[in-house]
Amino acid sequence: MSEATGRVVDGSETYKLEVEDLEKHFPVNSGIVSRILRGESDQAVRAVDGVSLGIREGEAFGLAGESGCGKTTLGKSAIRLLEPTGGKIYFDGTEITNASGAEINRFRREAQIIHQDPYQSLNPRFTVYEWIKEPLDVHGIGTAEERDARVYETIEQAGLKPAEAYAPEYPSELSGGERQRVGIARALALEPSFLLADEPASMLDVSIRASILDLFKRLQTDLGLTAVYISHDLSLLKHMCDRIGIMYLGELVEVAPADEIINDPKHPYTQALVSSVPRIDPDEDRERIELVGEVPDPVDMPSGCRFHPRCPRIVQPEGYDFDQDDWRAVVNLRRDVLAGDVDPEAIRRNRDDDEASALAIRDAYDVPDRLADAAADDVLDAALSDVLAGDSNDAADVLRREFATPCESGPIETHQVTPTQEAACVLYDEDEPYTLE
Ligand SMILES: Nc1ncnc2c1ncn2[C@@H]1O[C@H](COP(=O)(O)OP(=O)(O)OP(=O)(O)O)[C@@H](O)[C@H]1O
Repeated sequence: MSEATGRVVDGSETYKLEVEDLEKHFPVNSGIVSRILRGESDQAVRAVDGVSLGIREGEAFGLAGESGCGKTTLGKSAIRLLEPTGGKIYFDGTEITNASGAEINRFRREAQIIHQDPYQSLNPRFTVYEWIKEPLDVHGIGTAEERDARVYETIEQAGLKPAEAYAPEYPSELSGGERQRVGIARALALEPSFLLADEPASMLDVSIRASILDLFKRLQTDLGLTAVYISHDLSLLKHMCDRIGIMYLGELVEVAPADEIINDPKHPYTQALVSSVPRIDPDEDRERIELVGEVPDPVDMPSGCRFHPRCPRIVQPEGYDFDQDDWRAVVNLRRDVLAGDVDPEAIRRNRDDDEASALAIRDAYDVPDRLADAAADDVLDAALSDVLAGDSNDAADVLRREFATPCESGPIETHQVTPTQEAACVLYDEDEPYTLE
């Protein structure tokens, strides 16, 4: 599957962290009981499904997308907190996909994670001092005095001053913001060069969120850290990040500088996400794009572009010219006919004749009584007659053939839409006559 890669065009750059075709699939029937009940299955949750991406040295990179799109799994697999099921990982230019022993230990010191929940992520039985010192002990860093000094230094780096006052405290004695700073101090103790911050502020009170985010910014500048921030909050990522990658169902669909993602998103999925971000200027004329339906099951992925079942800009079949909203409505109806989900008996009940029933089907899907494109309307009319005559297979055949869209057949290529912006969407196929308006 082709992906938005985030690679720079000239190809001369080396990356701090790079993943190539990274995959993390979780088996579905892992329990013995479900294996016995449902039989062996090679089905998998394709949480990360062939992602290629390079994070530049010193960069702040944001990962966004709806819940369940694979952001956390991508982040954790990239730093091998989860073992990938496919692909390659490079750190500072060295492949670490299968690294073990001293090599993986070195990498684990370099790449640290900061968890979302400051209430769950600290051990309540450890004092701040013990909690921050633990990784230094585990990795056998320096002498006892050096470890001691390092603990106090990181407590202060994380903005907890004076360090001596915080060191003997237990988590229960700290506020949410202070706990998050302790988590940050623990991650900094090993002097990492890379941080993965998974929703680092989402559990915090709004009043202290900004100070934690400022701390991350300051640490990145002062310590030269490279960081990946995972968040649902595009405004937060715009504030924090140089570039943003948008994930949908295990794939990266767009990668671009943060400003461009927010001000001029290219992928229809990004456009929908961005349209729901509240604007500073409420008078600004921007249409809110409603995303219909849920994120599909990552076990049973849609063919072609995974976003096509929800995409408001799904490409129209060649030779027809629809109003785009009507086309989207026709696609929804087509989907249900193909799935055998349109029941003619239920529709016929309480209706005088087939004509009234056909209109009722159109109405249920927001398809107008007559499509402006007469040829398309004839196709739909014939298909609905087939449905009502009980010939669902014939209806499915005609709709499948006549209303085929390039969005439903893959692979979907990634296009360099501007010198800095990449999107995996057929709208940007140069060879195809699809309109962008
Ligand atoms: N250990 C696991 N076993 C099976 N499925 C998993 C596991 N971890 C994650 N998943 C599935 O993988 C998909 C991606 O999950 P992930 O948590 O990476 O998404 P996310 O974008 O980070 O979501 P959120 O924003 O809610 O944290 C989801 O369908 C999730 O249910």
